[in-house]
Amino acid sequence: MYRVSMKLVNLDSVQIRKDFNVVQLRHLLSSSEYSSDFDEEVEGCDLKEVEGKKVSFEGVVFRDPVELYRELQSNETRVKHRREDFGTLVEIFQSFLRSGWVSDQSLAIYIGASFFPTAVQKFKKFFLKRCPDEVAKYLVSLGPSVESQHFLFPVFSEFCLERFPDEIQRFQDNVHSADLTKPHTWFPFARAMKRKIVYHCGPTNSGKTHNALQRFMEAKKGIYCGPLRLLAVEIFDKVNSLGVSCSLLTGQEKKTVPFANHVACTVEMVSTYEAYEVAILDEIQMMADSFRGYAWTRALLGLKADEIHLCGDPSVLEIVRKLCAETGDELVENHYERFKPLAVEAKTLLGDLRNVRAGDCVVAFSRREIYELKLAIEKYTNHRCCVIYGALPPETRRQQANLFNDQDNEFDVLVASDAVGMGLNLNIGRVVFYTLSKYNGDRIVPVPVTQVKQIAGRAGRRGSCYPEGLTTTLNLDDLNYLIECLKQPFDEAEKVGLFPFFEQVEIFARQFSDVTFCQLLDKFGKNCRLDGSYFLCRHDHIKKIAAMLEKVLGLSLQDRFNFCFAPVNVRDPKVMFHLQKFAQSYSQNLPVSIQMGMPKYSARNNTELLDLEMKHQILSMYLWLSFHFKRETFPYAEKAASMATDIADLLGKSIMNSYWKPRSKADSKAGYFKEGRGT
Ligand SMILES: Nc1ncnc2c1ncn2[C@@H]1O[C@H](COP(=O)(O)OP(=O)(O)OP(=O)(O)O)[C@@H](O)[C@H]1O
Ligand SMILES: [Mg+2]
Repeated sequence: MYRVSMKLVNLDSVQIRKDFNVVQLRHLLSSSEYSSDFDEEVEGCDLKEVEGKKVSFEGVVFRDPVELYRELQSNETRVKHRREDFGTLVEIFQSFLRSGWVSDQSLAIYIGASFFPTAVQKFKKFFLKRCPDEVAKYLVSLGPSVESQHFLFPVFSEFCLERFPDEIQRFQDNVHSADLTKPHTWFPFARAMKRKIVYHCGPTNSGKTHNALQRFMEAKKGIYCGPLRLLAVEIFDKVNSLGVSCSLLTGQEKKTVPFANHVACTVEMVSTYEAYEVAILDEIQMMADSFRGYAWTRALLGLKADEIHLCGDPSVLEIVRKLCAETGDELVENHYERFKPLAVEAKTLLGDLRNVRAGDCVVAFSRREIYELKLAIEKYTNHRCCVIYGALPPETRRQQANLFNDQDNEFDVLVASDAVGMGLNLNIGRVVFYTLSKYNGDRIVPVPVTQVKQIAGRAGRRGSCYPEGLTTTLNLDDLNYLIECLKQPFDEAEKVGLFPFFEQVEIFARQFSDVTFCQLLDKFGKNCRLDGSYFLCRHDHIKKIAAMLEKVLGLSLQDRFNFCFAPVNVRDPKVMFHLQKFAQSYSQNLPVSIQMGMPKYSARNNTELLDLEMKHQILSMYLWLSFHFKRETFPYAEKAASMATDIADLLGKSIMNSYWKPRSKADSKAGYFKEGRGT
């Protein structure tokens, strides 16, 4: 008699046997060493209650799965199930697909997580078509349960070993190295499709996203993937206002619109399991971003969509052509020109902020400079300023953007960082660079050419109050660099980013004992093999979190991996401290609580403003964790969301009322005024 138990496959014993092949795996599955504790478990489970009667399923319970599989295989006549049984059987397969135990066990027969859903899907089709009545009845009596999973798994294994020898072999080959070559083969679903890729290629403000959105809204089912929460929200609002129901999905929030078939999300949240008619990957040049590039690469290679619209500048066009040749997808290129050319105002502001006018966006690259500029402009001109910078919550940035866009108020100047640089549509007539150098975390460097182009491109958007765009600098010294940047063609990216799935890191980890997760990431970085078109994304911030979490014991490798992707500013010790506390509670299986006083008033000074920003980041991190971990461990998600909204509100009010001087710094760039009048 064939017996299979919970200990069907011991992962470690499989992984260390490097020379395993499919035949040996099959032997392992049927060997008695994995069945020792089964007898006790199945004792008496052959008697089940069906429609009020006790029915014996002895003939089914103890069937040899190999033999059962053979019978299914040879059964050519299609089986018809009773409607209610069929419903239960489908639920059983859904629970099988979702079961962590089944996917873990599948790993041991080298069915990787990316291929697992395909394998289950095919198995379900095969099984339901051919399964004998008594087996179906037995399964129905078990329902979607651990028992039905245990019953089905050995048959599933047999099916996989016979049907997918190539996939198993490929995965097996990858197991013993940090192999990131041929990433297009990681997505068999997408590879089974003939996708059409449309590259909307052109400079800023040329209608790329607009055109892609037309196809998106016509489609029966669509997904928009953007680089920022703010952009995802902009698309969510726009599409819904045009009468197409669209949900929103970001790392921190989920707004489900009833009956919506469309979703606007941030690119990291994209699902490669769901099928779409049209997908948009906005700002596709971000594929070459050293930190986040992997998310665009993964979406491009893995999205299950008939049509994928890429919007971006031409810098990754050549590499997209290459990738499409590898994946076999059809590529259509649509080239765009800017609606109205961007003109450089050679006069500059002559070093004098009193030359700022309505519709200007003054760009600086530090929070301190932004507030100093706001203060100076408001003090020496009649203009009021809105501000946008990265550390502000998206809600506040949006509120500031709306305040600036609205022509019926006194807030007619925007002071912003590079956070305005991507895709946003603002009523900007002229972009004025306060400076063209910035701190890159290490030293002061010139602002990269692509960023200068992106930011300058915010001026003169079609449909705005200023359809003719201008750009200039505060000081004459910076003008030449601005002109140089705008003249330069787009750099061609040679490589795009890649980062392993958890599963790849986990498999790599099995070769080592006694290494910390941080060391493991280091080893992975050093050993990983990549094809010429890819680079491994920078993960310094991930390693920083990993190093901090080493003090937290009891976290699984997967938990560590997931925690490391939490959106935190690793340079902020207070936020890091809270992340550690959250991880600590999580590791002890305790409900993770938010221990934070809620401010009642808007900020009266810079310290209070920083405190509000920090508190919002902590709440935002809590929300992100609640979406990425067991929800019940983060029971205060709703409270966190409402606290975050209140803080974003307070931040908005604080900014509007801020007349204080930000933290002064000795090296503050002096002189906003021609006569050298300080602020
Ligand atoms: N055909 C059109 N009819 C009306 N408005 C349009 C049209 N094309 C574009 N627009 C408007 O012009 C503005 C800029 O377009 P869009 O956002 O598509 O540019 P983009 O090329 O994606 O720019 P970026 O590179 O900055 O993202 C938007 O406000 C958009 O709604
Ligand atoms: Mg765009």
